[in-house]
Amino acid sequence: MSLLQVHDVYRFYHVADEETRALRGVSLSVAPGELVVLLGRSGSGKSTLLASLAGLDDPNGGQIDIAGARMSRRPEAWRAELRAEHIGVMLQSGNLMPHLTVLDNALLTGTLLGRPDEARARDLLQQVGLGYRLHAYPSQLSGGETARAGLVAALTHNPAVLLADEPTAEVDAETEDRVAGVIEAFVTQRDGPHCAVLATHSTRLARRADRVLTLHDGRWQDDSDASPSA
Ligand SMILES: Nc1ncnc2c1ncn2[C@@H]1O[C@H](COP(=O)(O)OP(=O)(O)OP(=O)(O)O)[C@@H](O)[C@H]1O
Repeated sequence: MSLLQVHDVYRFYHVADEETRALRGVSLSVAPGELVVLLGRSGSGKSTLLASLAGLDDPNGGQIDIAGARMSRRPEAWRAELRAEHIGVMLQSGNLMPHLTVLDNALLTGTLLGRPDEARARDLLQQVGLGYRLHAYPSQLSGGETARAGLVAALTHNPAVLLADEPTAEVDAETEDRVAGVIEAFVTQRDGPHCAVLATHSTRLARRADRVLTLHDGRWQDDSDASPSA
């Protein structure tokens, strides 16, 4: 069974008379326990695909299902509910609330769902090397700290699916390995099905993946295999 199913997704952007074909018929199936890494040059469509998977954007064509429920072509409120229930999203543009501390950001989604888990938040922040920044505000963090705090904010409520855009941006190799370890531990947790899809430019992070898929101009590159490895 796939936790995440993408069938023939298209996303076009129009600015004045110019059309950008950001996704051109992308299909993907991710099984429980899988860590999938998306590679591709800047502008190849990685963030657009993650936004569609998260239901933050609705593709022009194709179909996306998350944990057996339809995400694409559904009203925004439905997509937001599905996202809160099943998905943790870490975005390049930042998914931290500026008026909340790192710890409170980590607790936010769980609190909204009625199940805040402070012990898990503190533990994850410790694991990614932010144990000493619990009470800092996002504006006080470096780029690498922001990415790691955003990752923990996406993971603390223990979603089924983690979607993360450059989770190891601006960190040293040792910290990157720690972050990769946290993500690996998440997908293999035995408390329920979990999977992760990460967009990155890091070949070091890609080496930790079960599957590496490369986007090129909104399509999988020829040697990419988008069927599940499990
Ligand atoms: N809101 C938008 N309006 C118009 N064009 C867009 C929009 N968002 C993305 N694009 C275009 O769609 C294409 C894919 O962009 P996307 O951000 O998905 O690439 P990416 O692979 O994530 O790049 P990067 O590695 O730099 O983050 C690019 O040509 C980009 O300019």
